[in-house]
Amino acid sequence: MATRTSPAPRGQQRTRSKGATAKGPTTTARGKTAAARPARASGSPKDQGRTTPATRQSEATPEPRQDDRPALPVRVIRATWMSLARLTGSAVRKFGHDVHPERELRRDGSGFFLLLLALAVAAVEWWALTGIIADSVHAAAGGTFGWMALLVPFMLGIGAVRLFRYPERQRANNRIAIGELFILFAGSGIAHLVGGQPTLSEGLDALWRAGGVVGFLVAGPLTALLTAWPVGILLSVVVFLGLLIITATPFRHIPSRLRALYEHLMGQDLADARGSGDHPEDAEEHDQSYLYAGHGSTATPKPKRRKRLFGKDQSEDRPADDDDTGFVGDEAFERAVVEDEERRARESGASESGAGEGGAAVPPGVRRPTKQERAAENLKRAQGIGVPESPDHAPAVPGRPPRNAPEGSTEAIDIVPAAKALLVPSTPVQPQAPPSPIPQRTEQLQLAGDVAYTLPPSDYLPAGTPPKERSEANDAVVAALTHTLDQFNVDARVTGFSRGPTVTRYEIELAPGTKVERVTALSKNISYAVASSDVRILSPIPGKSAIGIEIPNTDRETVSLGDVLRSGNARKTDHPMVMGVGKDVEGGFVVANLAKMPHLLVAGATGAGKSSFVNSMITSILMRSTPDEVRMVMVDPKRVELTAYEGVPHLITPIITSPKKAAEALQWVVREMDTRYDDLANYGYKHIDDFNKAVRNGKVVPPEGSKRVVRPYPYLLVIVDELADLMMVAPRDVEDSIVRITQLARAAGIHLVLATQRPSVDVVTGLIKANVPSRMAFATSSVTDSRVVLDQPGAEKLIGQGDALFLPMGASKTIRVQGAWVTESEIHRVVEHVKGQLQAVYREDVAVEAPKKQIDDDIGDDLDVLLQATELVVTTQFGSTSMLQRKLRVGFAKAGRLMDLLESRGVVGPSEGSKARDVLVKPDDLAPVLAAMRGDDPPAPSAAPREPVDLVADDLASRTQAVEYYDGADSGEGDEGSSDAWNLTGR
Ligand SMILES: Nc1ncnc2c1ncn2[C@@H]1O[C@H](COP(=O)(O)OP(=O)(O)OP(=O)(O)O)[C@@H](O)[C@H]1O
Repeated sequence: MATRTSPAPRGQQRTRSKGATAKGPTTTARGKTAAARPARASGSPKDQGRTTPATRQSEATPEPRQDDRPALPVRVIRATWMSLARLTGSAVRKFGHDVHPERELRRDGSGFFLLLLALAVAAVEWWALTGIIADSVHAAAGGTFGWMALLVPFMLGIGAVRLFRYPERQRANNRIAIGELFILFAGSGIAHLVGGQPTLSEGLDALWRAGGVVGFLVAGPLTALLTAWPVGILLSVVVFLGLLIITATPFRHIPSRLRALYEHLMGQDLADARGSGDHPEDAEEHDQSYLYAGHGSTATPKPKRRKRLFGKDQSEDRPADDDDTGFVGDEAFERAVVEDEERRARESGASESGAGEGGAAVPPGVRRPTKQERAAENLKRAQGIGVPESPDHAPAVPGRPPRNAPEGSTEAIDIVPAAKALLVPSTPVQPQAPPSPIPQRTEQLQLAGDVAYTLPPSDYLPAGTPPKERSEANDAVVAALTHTLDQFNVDARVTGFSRGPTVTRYEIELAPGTKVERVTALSKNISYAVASSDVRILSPIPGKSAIGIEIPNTDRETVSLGDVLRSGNARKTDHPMVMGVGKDVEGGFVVANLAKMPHLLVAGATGAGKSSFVNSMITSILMRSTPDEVRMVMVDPKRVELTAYEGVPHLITPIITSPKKAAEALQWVVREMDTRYDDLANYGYKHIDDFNKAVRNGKVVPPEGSKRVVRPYPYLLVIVDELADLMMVAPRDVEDSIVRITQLARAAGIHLVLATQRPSVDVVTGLIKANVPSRMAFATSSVTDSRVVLDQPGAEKLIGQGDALFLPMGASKTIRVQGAWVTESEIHRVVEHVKGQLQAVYREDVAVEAPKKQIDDDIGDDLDVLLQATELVVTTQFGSTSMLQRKLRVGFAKAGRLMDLLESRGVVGPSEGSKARDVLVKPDDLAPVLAAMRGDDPPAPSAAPREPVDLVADDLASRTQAVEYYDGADSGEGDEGSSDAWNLTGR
């Protein structure tokens, strides 16, 4: 219309005819473009205001004159049209849930046109209006589509509504238009078939009463090729395809969509239907939901409930070391991290109910707030105005009760068992731990020899400052995140946060159809908005349909070891190897059992908090265990980190500072492990816990005649504070020992903790890594280091000073923790307490290089038979070759060779012709001779020093942790498969 009446240049005409603006060419973006076009056509730059040469040139081009504008009536008509269009548009936009497309993108004029057209066709086709105009409309609509003209108003109406409400979603609009055309064309074809397939010769009236001209053109040629039925089926398929296109439904989602539609029509919740993963492929196109579900249905997928293999987790009923089942050793499904059972129960309850899962399920009938409302609400909350607080002051999340909600509430914490690793240790923000004792075992513990031993009192580790659950800093970050999301038009919202001591994890939930990548791609903008470079994004938070954004607290808190050891998790078990790790991002206490790890690698850059962690670990052990239960070997090449513990009775050797001696100590540990294994094998147990339990129950009886008193083995914890120093001195030997220990020592109750500030591949070799399953990564200086420690990036983003990622054995995801902190004076008090009760009794052979186990070349493959020969000759005190022949069933030559070997080892004297040789070894000395032949250590009767503490084992039954002691008088006696090398209690 404007084109015909307006003398304006073409570009301007085109733009105006789109009805983008009624304010003239410079009032909107479109207007500006329109004004610039004639200038460009004549070689002028866009900016006509500047006096550049180009501008001067443009001055020659005549500007559109005032009278180039459309005539007044045209302008009046257009203005009226646009006013009506806008009015209608805003009414349609208010219908259902409000939408607010940007002003520049609106296409109200076109929408209004389609709406009028729809009304016109409806008036004629539906309400049979007559008259000249009506006849023309019928000729156009009915003549074109026949019966299908009845659908035209409906389709035009859809188009109009889309243009009013979602003009910016061009792809979706085009898709719907294409789908409608499919239906219209194929439907007209079907109408043509059903209407008796009229021919042109029957006249237009006949065509109108069938499928119109389009129906004739579509179905006519096809029926010429095929019969009517196949064509009808084919066209029906096309109609169906059109429906799929309109609703953006891939074939595989047809059942779920139908179910969703059915449930929607029946007024049921759509949560399950959406859980089947039917997301339209295009994020832009989630708006199609209005066709079948309503835009506001935002349900998150309900996780499939996993069944437990058994009715209960085995660990639930079974205290670590003291039950009646006869089974104490490693249990299936046991984890390093000690969990809170109540919470676990609550979690499974939450996941089963599915209510509020992920925090995003909006109950039917509840309208999802608009972006503006959400922003306003978050900001209000951030400012603390007018928004009701949940009891724990954490932001309320729609559809779920607040954290710290009472038992039985459907708290929105869901843990899919496989992903539990990350969330298991945390309990929802706990108030300050009650000042109850550490741990539950506070009665006097009888050590072997009737020595009473008391664990250090819990007030040696005072409570820390009460944790904050929310601070102004958190509110400011929520506001910044909301603003960033809105700024980048990401349809997502901050639904809550959980504050840990060092970082807070903010939870972001996406509207259906919004891609996760839209948030993760904003990581730099988020860093910018919250002014922190250490932003870590978890997508998703395991077990939750939400994205987690971890942002350091500007007001971080220290986690006191005392609080961790007083937490419910720590007091739940009296296992002596349980240590306080720290607090996780949700403010839950993390407690781990070193025996279950079973070996731990601690790494991080200098100053990141490794030594503090090791201190917390050792102090935890001192606070919770007696020297009978846990013995330690400490290697401290830096010489300063562990000196505070010098002299504690839990040590079996002075703290080792020389890397060379440390390498030797590791070899001793290997020997200790072998000895324990021998005992396990001899007595038929698989794990040291089983063996110890049997010993306490009197089921382990030494062979008759043996004077050995069998006692339980303590756990042996080997702590290396700087692995790199050891690896520099003897890389091969250290690696060999570590690998051997880590491969086997678990069952022997020997556990390794390796700390290093150089987590490079030459220190933490592939072999070591493969055998040390639990990892604790403090801040590393590079992503490469993080990969070496954790096999994944992340540690390089930590913020130091105890901030760590904990990856316990079997976990697939790391737990972010703030390590527990224990001060030097606290350590001093604890150490003085334990030292005041018992003096350390060191074994001297620990750091002495063991003779290499080497079988002499001349023995070769004959070791077994030589050992038998030696035993025979020494016990009978008869050095006869023919006796060897007879008893060992060997030939003369072999017996002669054995006799020569015995002579060379000083067992028998030289040959005296046909006489038997002199036997030089007395039966009492047989054992060391056999050991020497085997290349073993000779048994060392004096290896375990007896001074200065002399404990007498006589009151085993009354003790909580009974430990039997070796009767030192016969320490040198050979006793198959065992020596006193295991005697770590070393009197
Ligand atoms: N858990 C923690 N809580 C609070 N502060 C901590 C914590 N851990 C470490 N820090 C702070 O970080 C400092 C350095 O810690 P630490 O000595 O443990 O680091 P490191 O990794 O052992 O360094 P290096 O390898 O040089 O010995 C401590 O002095 C303390 O101030």
